[in-house]
Amino acid sequence: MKLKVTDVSCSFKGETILEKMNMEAAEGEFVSILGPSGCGKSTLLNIMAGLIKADTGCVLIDGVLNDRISGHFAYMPQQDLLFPWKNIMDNVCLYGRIHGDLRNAREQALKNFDKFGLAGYENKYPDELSGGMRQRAAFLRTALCKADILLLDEPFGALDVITRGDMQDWLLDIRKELGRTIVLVTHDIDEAIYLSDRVIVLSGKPASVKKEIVIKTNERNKEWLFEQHEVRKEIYRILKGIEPK
Ligand SMILES: Nc1ncnc2c1ncn2[C@@H]1O[C@H](COP(=O)(O)OP(=O)(O)OP(=O)(O)O)[C@@H](O)[C@H]1O
Repeated sequence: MKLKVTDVSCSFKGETILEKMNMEAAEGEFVSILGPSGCGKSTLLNIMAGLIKADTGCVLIDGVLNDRISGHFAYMPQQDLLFPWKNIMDNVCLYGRIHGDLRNAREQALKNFDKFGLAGYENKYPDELSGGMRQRAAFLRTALCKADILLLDEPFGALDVITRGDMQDWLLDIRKELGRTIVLVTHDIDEAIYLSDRVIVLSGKPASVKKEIVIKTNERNKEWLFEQHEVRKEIYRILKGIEPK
């Protein structure tokens, strides 16, 4: 589904965090958002997901106003939000249970537990897992949700570099299969280049869009990524506020 954020502003306790933010993601598009720490990226995702209200502006899905929590989004916030009283299988299958499709959710979960390094932990509780394992469980839970738009807030932040790469590849694969719209917040320039059709770079607080960079390729693989020196440099310069020579 097509997502559009129009002139969204938001302030907390008199401090402006987002100022007339405009961005969109076309149906099936993968958009990454990069920006300085604290500039308002999570706030923007919270507004998209309908968890907090913008002061002005609006969020549209296929042209229809979305100003509350809706089934259009599967949202993975920075904190993993696993239920401590549910085991990992039940946590991962949460949306399947909500949508009355538990059997299919369990099948999908079991199919992926090995790849996610969670095999054998189905009956464990979140406090028995490492931070990285909890993050993978939360990511799997979000990805298995059938919503049209995935909102991912630093989903791989707690993972080592190899596991992170594996999760990125898995995300690219399911994206191909399901053709869903994805908005990813990340601090990792390479992750943004590797996964995205378009990278949006935000300014510092109050955040607004500084630049959008379209990433065009038919060969998204790690070898290709290593060669992306110019794009990497361009994004880094924008983030640092270095003017092109
Ligand atoms: N509920 C809230 N009440 C008051 N201030 C808030 C609230 N939520 C966020 N803020 C403030 O808004 C600003 C933006 O926070 P936000 O978490 O959106 O930034 P971010 O870009 O996602 O940060 P990071 O990259 O460090 O995760 C910060 O200064 C934060 O302290």
